[in-house]
Amino acid sequence: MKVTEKMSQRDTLNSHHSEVLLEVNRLTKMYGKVQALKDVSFSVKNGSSYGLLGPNGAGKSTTMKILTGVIKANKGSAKLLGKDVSKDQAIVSKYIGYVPQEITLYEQLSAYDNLIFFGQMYGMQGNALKKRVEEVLIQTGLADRGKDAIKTFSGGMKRRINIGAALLHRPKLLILDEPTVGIDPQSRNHIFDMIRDLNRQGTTIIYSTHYMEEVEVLCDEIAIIDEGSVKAQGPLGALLEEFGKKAIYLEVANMDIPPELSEDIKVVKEGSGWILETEKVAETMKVLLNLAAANHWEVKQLEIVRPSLENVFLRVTGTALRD
Ligand SMILES: Nc1ncnc2c1ncn2[C@@H]1O[C@H](COP(=O)(O)OP(=O)(O)OP(=O)(O)O)[C@@H](O)[C@H]1O
Repeated sequence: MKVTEKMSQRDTLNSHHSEVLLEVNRLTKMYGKVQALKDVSFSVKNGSSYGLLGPNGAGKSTTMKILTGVIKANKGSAKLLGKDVSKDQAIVSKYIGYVPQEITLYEQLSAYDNLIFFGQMYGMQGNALKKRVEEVLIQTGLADRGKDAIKTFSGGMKRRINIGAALLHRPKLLILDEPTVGIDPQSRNHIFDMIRDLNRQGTTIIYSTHYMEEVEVLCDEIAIIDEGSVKAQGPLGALLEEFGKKAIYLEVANMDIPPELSEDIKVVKEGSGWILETEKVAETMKVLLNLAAANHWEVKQLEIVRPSLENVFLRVTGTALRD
């Protein structure tokens, strides 16, 4: 099927979680005269996997830095378990693991020693820390490279250790800022598996990206961010339903002009067939089947085009999301 797109298989996953873990309310952030965020609000349920989708410069990193107390908002609040993150660094350190966009590791030290160092920053020590570092090395898939210096690692391997560092204290909420940018496919897959496993085991995830396919496979809810504000948010399935384009793809061998249909159906040429955009998909399908039988069409393809996140993005931001 050429024009179709896979729907999220994760819509139903974790749907039993309803308690709100993080409540973000009208965050506004100025960098001098640059307005990076305007009234950004969203809420993240305990146990969910929440995606922040937007192009470069949309404000994703700024949002994440405010959530983790790295910078302060000019207005608005972010509350974790009801506590304001800007006023309670203790709750942030205890419950949040943050993987910033920039990799921060000591190149000369081994992966193991880097993790020990980060664990000590979280107040961990002794055998408990050593044991935890070994567990995390296994989780990152790099246990056999633990003794090697970070400078001998690929970018993707460094990123995995960086994620590992944020996991040592078993955070309730893991925040990852575009963790797959510029990374080899093997590490990317490993990172996806790690995130899925953590989420299955109950860790809440906030994941930012400018790749639609990443939120489609990883996230059950998303916020689309553009130019510092949230343009749409909700469960992936609900957004596809609300903003996705509904259409039928028709290709007929012995016909070079589209059939005459009701005026509210928009017809667009696509490959050797047509896309028929309509809200009334089932009804139009019936009409087409009748026309096909009555007029002896040699139908090569007749199928419902499922709404894609790309349509949704285009519809809510007015622009396509390009890399
Ligand atoms: N320290 C800063 N000083 C001035 N402007 C900044 C600073 N940090 C970010 N900005 C601006 O704020 C806006 C939002 O940036 P932000 O980094 O949050 O976006 P992003 O969605 O994370 O994109 P990227 O993927 O490029 O990091 C952009 O216009 C950016 O240029």
